[in-house]
Amino acid sequence: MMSKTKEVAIVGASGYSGAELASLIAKHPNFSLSGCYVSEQSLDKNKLLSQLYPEHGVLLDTPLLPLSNSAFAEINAQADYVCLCTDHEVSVTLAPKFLAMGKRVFDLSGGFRLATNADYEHYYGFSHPSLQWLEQAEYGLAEWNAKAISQAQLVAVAGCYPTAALNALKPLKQAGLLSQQQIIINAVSGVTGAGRKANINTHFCEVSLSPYGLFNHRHTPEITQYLDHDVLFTPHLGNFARGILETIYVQLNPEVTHQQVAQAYQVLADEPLIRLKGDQLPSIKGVVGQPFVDIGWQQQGCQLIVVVAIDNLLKGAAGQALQCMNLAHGLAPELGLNGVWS
Ligand SMILES: NC(=O)C1=CN([C@@H]2O[C@H](COP(=O)(O)OP(=O)(O)OC[C@H]3O[C@@H](n4cnc5c(N)ncnc54)[C@H](OP(=O)(O)O)[C@@H]3O)[C@@H](O)[C@H]2O)C=CC1
Ligand SMILES: CC(=O)N[C@@H](CCC(=O)OP(=O)(O)O)C(=O)O
Repeated sequence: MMSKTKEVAIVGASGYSGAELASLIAKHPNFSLSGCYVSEQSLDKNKLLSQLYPEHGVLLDTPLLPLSNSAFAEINAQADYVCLCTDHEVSVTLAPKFLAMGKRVFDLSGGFRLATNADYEHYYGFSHPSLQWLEQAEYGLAEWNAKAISQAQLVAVAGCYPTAALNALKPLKQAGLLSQQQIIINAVSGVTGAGRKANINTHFCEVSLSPYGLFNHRHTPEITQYLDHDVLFTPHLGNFARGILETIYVQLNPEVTHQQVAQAYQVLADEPLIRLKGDQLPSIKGVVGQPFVDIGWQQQGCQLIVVVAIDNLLKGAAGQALQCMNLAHGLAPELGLNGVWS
């Protein structure tokens, strides 16, 4: 039986993740775009989304509406799901308003992912304004939390770097193969990871390859919290548009065999959006424009190096948000994603 269509409002639709999500919704058999919104002061308000992203053509001939009082009323009347593709501090103030309307909210920011207000003060630099919703939010790491996501009113879609790291490491953790040693994660992201707004540090011509956020990046507590293991995470900004590659150094327990490692990854073998590559190592080129997580690994004694790659705007943001919405609507998680790369 065909499921009823759900109407989806996208706030922050002119940004990189919002536009990617709008294009996925516009093509989806069971979702339709109820409206695309930007801030009231936006320089892009009332433009067509296709003017900003001509590569999507008429598919995104939809206006970017200012998020005014009348827009809130319109969303209240028309939308079933609201996706927040906005900065963390914007999301934490907007989400409670849409939740109070009874909407299901999918937040792509980090505003509802961490456990405590102290985490927000330390890693995000603000005091969380909505602790009761922080408590109720479910973590949108689709392969690992599907049941909770399917029932949640608020889904905190997992961060881009954590999505790669957690899918690479949770199988090993679950199988009890990790030693107590800290895991080292070296990650590199393309420039779209920093969003669309102009900034000298992320100006494409200024970027070569450089680390940032040493010891204090907000994805360190996110990975630690959902892996339940200590990690040393160092992101780098690379001079390419999209994609994330992480090289992860793991110390295994004594006597862990190659077969045990391969067996541990079998927990993900049937997941349609995970590609286990064994000793073939993933690359950015292999995942750009695709909804997958590619995971490869090589082992020498107790040392294991895991390499994982995703497209930051698909599996790292819009693709995973769509997976979560599919789960919420009782659909196959990969619906509307299996064809995006063809
Ligand atoms: N880029 C990525 O790879 C990933 C991003 N994310 C997260 O997703 C969120 C969006 O990221 P990204 O797409 O990169 O960001 P962008 O900076 O590209 O886009 C932000 C969007 O929010 C809009 N906006 C800003 N302020 C408001 C407001 N007060 N009300 C309504 N809309 C507003 C902007 O439009 P305007 O300013 O014109 O109003 C724009 O449409 C962030 O929280 C980010 O951390 C998550 C995973 C990966
Ligand atoms: C290259 C770059 O700047 N990347 C961003 C992470 C991407 C992102 O927006 O983070 P979330 O997944 O938590 O929302 C950063 O390091 O802050």
